[in-house]
Order: sequence, then C-alpha cells, then structure tokens
Amino acid sequence: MYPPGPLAGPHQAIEDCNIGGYHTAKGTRLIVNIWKLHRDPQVWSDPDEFRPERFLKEHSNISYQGQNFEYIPFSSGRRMCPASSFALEMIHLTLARILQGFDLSTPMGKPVDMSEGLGIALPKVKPLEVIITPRLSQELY
Ligand code: HEM
Repeated sequence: MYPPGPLAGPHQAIEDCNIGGYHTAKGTRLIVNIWKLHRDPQVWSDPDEFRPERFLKEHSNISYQGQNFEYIPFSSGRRMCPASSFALEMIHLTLARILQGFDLSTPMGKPVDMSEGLGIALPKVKPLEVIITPRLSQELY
C-alpha cells in the first residue's frame, strides 16, 4: 500500500517498441507509477484496505520479484532494485526484533494517521507517534 519508491526511476527506450499496445518511440522517457499499479481495483479487491492476508489467500501466487507486474515494489527488469533481498531480510529482522522486545501503542489509543505526502520516498504527512514500552526483562536487551 505504501511503496517506499512510489515511482520507478526514469527509463529511456533505446529503440522503438510497443508497450502494452502503445507505440513507444526511441528516446521516450517512461516513469512507472508503482503506487498506482498497487492500488488498481481491477486487480486488488478493496485496494485501500490494509489486508496483508490477501497474500496468503487470493494473491498467494504473486511474488515481489518483478515478474508479476501488478505488484512490483522493487520495480522490474534489469534496472530493478538490486537490494531487494537485502531489504527484505532487514525488514524481517528489524520487525521481528521490535515485536519481540516491545509493546507498541498510540497516544490516547488513536489510529496511526497514514496520510501520504509527495516525495521520491513516500513520506508520511504526520510524523509517526507511538509509545514504545519494553516487554522483556532488562538483561535481555
Ligand atoms: C523496501 C526497501 C526498498 C524498496 C521498496 C526499493 C525499491 C526500489 C525501486 C522501485 C527502485 C527503482 C527501480 C527502477 O528504476 O526501475 C530501486 C532502485 C534502486 N535501489 Fe532500491 N528499494 C529498497 C531498498 C534498497 C536498499 C536497502 C538499497 C541499498 C542498500 C537499494 C538500492 C537501490 C539502487 C542502487 C537502485 C538503483 C538501481 C539502478 O538504477 O540500476 N534499495 N529501489
């Protein structure tokens, strides 16, 4: 829902080609709107709903590795993100460490404001406000 890189880098056609039925002349610069692909209601039911379990159910056959064009958080092709494996390892490790060690809540129990701003790396409009409380005994940190 919130791809860190909402737009892929600009790519330039090195020869005349046809992309999805559109003639694309040599020299044309294309920028893929990854954010938009991920919110396409023709592909994703309730695209604005945070339902990660969709990847275990109706979309379990979709991979992030650039072959399923409806879901390309790391883009696709020769210039796709070279750090996708590294990034996923880091995300899993960091998330697991935070969830193991801390309880998370919000001030007054209010939902987190997920409004998105404009920027190359999809910024939040409102800073994240969470209360982080240690949940393990001190010697385990
Ligand atoms: C969840 C984390 C990340 C996401 C979703 C992500 C996504 C992307 C996207 C969409 C592109 C543009 C590809 C294109 O132009 O078609 C890109 C390019 C790139 N990313 Fe990442 N990235 C992530 C993390 C990282 C990290 C951790 C590194 C480095 C340690 C990295 C290094 C790069 C580099 C060097 C490029 C340029 C590749 C090129 O132009 O050939 N990325 N990334």
